[in-house]
Amino acid sequence: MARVVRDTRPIVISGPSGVGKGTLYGLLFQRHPDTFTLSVSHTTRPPRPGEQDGVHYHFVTREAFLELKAKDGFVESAQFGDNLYGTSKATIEEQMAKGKTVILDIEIEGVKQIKASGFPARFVFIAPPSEEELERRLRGRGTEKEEAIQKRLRQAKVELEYSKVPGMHDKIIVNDDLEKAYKELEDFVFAEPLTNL
Ligand SMILES: Nc1ncnc2c1ncn2[C@@H]1O[C@H](COP(=O)(O)OP(=O)(O)OP(=O)(O)O)[C@@H](O)[C@H]1O
Repeated sequence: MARVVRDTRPIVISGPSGVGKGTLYGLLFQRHPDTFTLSVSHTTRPPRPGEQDGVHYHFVTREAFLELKAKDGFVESAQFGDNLYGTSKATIEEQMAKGKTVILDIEIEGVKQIKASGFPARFVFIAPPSEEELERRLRGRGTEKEEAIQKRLRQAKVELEYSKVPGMHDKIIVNDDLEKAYKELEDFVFAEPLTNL
C-alpha cells in the first residue's frame, strides 16, 4: 500500500551543485509514484527547444513577472543574468490542493527568502561527504565546462558554511552512500509531524 505523507508542508531541498539533489528526489518520485511533484518555476527567459510551458517552467513576460511580484505572489525570486526566476505561491497551492507533496529544488538565496517569509515548509540540506568528492561528482557528470565547475565549487563552499547556521535546516543529509542517504530522506519525508507536547 502506498505510504502517506503526514506532514504536508512543501519540502525545500538545497545543497551544492553536483551533490546529488536531483538523484535523491528522483528516487522519491520513482519509488512513490503520484505522491510528489516538483514545483514548476516562473521565468522570463525564452523557452529552449523542447521545453514546454507549465512543464519545465511557466514562461512569462517581464511585465507579468513583475506584476505578480508586486502582488507578493512569489515565495522566492531571483535574477540570473538578464532573466528573472521565481516560485509562485499559487503554483505550490494548486499542487497541494491536488494532494501532492511539493518538492522545491532551490538555491541558497531562495532558501533564505522562503525562511524569512515564514512560508510553512520543511528544509532539507544535502551535503557532500567531502569537497573532493563533490568535485569528482561534478566532473563525473560531465555537464559543465571547467570554468563553470570552478564557479560551482566556490559557491559550494559558501553554501556549506551557510548550512552550519543553527536552525536553518530541519534535516541535513550527507550523500555518501546513495541508498543510505535516500533512506534518510525517505524517513524524514514520511515522518509523523512534530507536535508540541
Ligand atoms: N551518493 C552518491 N554517490 C556517488 N555519486 C553520486 C551520488 N549521488 C549522486 N551522484 C552522482 O553525482 C552527480 C551529480 O548528481 P545530481 O545531478 O543529482 O546533483 P544535483 O545536486 O542535482 O546538481 P545540480 O544542483 O547542479 O542540478 C551525478 O552524476 C550523480 O549520478
